[in-house]
Amino acid sequence: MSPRRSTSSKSFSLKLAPGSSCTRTPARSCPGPGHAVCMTGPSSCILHSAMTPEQFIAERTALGLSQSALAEALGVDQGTISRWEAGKTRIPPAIELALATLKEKLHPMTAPRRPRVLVADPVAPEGIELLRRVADVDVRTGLQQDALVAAIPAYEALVVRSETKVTRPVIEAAAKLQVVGRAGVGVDNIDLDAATERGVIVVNAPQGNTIAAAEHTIALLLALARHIPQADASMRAGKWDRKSYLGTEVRGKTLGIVGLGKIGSEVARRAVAMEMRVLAVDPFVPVERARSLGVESVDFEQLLMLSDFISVHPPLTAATQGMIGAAEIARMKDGVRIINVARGGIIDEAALAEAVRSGKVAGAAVDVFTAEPPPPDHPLLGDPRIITTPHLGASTAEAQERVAIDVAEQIIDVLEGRPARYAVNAPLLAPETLQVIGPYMGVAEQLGMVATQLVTGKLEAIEIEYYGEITEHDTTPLRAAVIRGLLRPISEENVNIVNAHLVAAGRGWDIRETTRASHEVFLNLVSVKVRTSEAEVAVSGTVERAQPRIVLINGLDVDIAPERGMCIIVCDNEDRPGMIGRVGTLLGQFDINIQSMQVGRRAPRGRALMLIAVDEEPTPDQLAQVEAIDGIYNVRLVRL
Ligand SMILES: NC(=O)C1=CN([C@@H]2O[C@H](COP(=O)(O)OP(=O)(O)OC[C@H]3O[C@@H](n4cnc5c(N)ncnc54)[C@H](O)[C@@H]3O)[C@@H](O)[C@H]2O)C=CC1
Ligand SMILES: O=C(O)C(=O)COP(=O)(O)O
Repeated sequence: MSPRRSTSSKSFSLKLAPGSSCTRTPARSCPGPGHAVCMTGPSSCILHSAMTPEQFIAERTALGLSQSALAEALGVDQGTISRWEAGKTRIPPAIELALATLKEKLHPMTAPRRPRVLVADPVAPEGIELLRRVADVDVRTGLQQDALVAAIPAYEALVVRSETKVTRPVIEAAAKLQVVGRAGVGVDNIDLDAATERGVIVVNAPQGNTIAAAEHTIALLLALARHIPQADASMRAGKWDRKSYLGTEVRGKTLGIVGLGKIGSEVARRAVAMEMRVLAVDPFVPVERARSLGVESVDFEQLLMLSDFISVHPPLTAATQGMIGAAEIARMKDGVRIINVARGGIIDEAALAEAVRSGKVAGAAVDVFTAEPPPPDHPLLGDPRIITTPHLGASTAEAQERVAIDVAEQIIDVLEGRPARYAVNAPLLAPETLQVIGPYMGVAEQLGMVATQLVTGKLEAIEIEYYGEITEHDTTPLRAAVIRGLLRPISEENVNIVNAHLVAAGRGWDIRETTRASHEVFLNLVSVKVRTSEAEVAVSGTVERAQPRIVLINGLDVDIAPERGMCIIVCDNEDRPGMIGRVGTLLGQFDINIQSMQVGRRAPRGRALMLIAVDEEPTPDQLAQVEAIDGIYNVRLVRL
């Protein structure tokens, strides 16, 4: 918390959304049913939301409903409402959503519009439930490309698994898409370049289905070794055939793993437990890491030559596509068994089918295909030595619940202006960075917005200064937020951490950034300076008690708790008796209601800054009349 100077200013108020004081930890271990951990406890976490009785009463009052009217609208009895309001019974999370829906029904014009989320592939209900707390969610699976292109303009967020292809035409058709959530690992079905250009953040759930995919791999390995699906099919056909299915033990056999990442490592661990010798090739994994798993790091050639089983676990990239083809298979042991639970195309499908047919490869197990579903005449279908599953690697109840919650949480983060934990097309930020920097994103954007609106003339220079603990972390997200804010009042461009550097470069902006370990007054401070051909402005902000504050404008103390939609008249004036009265009287004549007012000044009777938050926006002519008051140098209108 920043120490505050004493100030004579009157503060603007900021209404906190329920739960906005909650700081979620990135390392989840959930105290509640399938939800994220909340450091402030379930009573204030938006995910657990329980509204507080005070928040509930405030909402009911805002709706203009008596206890009995609200009870009727919510379909509960009045005693329940009384108990919630008295804090005797916990308010169920669903009630917050019900209140929002009611608000929209009763006051469609004033209720803030909720963002819309399209869920285009089957996703676990736990994730959808989370999203519904903050957004309107449509579940429409199986959409063809044309239908998706037609639907996408209405949505702020899109959730997919591997089935829906998020192509360039889909991204380009999107009018307000902010985030695509991939409820799983592989993002090869999403055009990342198109998303990056448009500032659409792509997030995935890289850990939730690791164990599911590893266990599926082991299941296929054992099924291959013991012909389980074939024997089962034989019995279903009424046979009792014990001769055809002589198996092989896996103990003492060699498993070659290509790609010792999260899934590859878990497969290795399980194979070691089954007393297999495990070899691995992964150019990006240190030998020491492999050794700690009981795995021998080898080169690709050794792996091909020495393995009895080969399982591939890299992502599908230009380098891994077709990395195992006819030539590689030819160098393998006769009777090798091959497993692919990663992506179709890493192993050449036709070459693998041919090698099984020829007997070079004793069996193959394939979960993923170049085209899904594969056409009926696909070469890997129909051979009794090839076991196939319809992309089931991630299909466990546990994995689906985890990945759905992981992406839902990140989508909520993005929609509410916070950085996402696993953004695929944004700089990777350490969880500690997110925790420290995240709360400053909002104020950084607001500083940019204020700065743009306080200057006129041609832009010459932009400088951002960071002070305090925040400088110990990667400040890229703050820079992106400032750029977003600078552009917001003047451009429709969607700017975020994903494309801020492209946008700034495209406008020829050379943004200078400086960091200072401490500030004389504030523990943390972000300062945005903009110089134009006509003016120079510096606006600084911080976060106090989880609330953004704008604390300095051109070196003068102010204290603004910025709120979206706020309208502030900023008067640069001489500090002398009667100024506030004159401006107030004039605004009164215009029937403009003053929400709050404060004056920042360096010394009595010097130059001062008057900030007047108003309920109604003045016209340019009215502003000109304020500016014409004797002692006022200039007037600007700032909208947040
Ligand atoms: N069948 C299914 O349902 C599922 C499939 N997957 C697939 O599995 C893949 C792996 O997932 P994770 O283990 O979570 O990813 P990961 O990123 O943790 O691991 C991938 C590993 O492959 C390595 N690698 C990259 N290029 C390589 C190359 N040319 N040769 C050898 N190694 C290389 C990387 O260094 C990394 O260690 C995903 O990309 C996805 O395509 C993931 C989940 C479920
Ligand atoms: O997470 C992955 O990469 C997967 O392949 C899982 O795909 P799915 O979500 O089951 O369509």
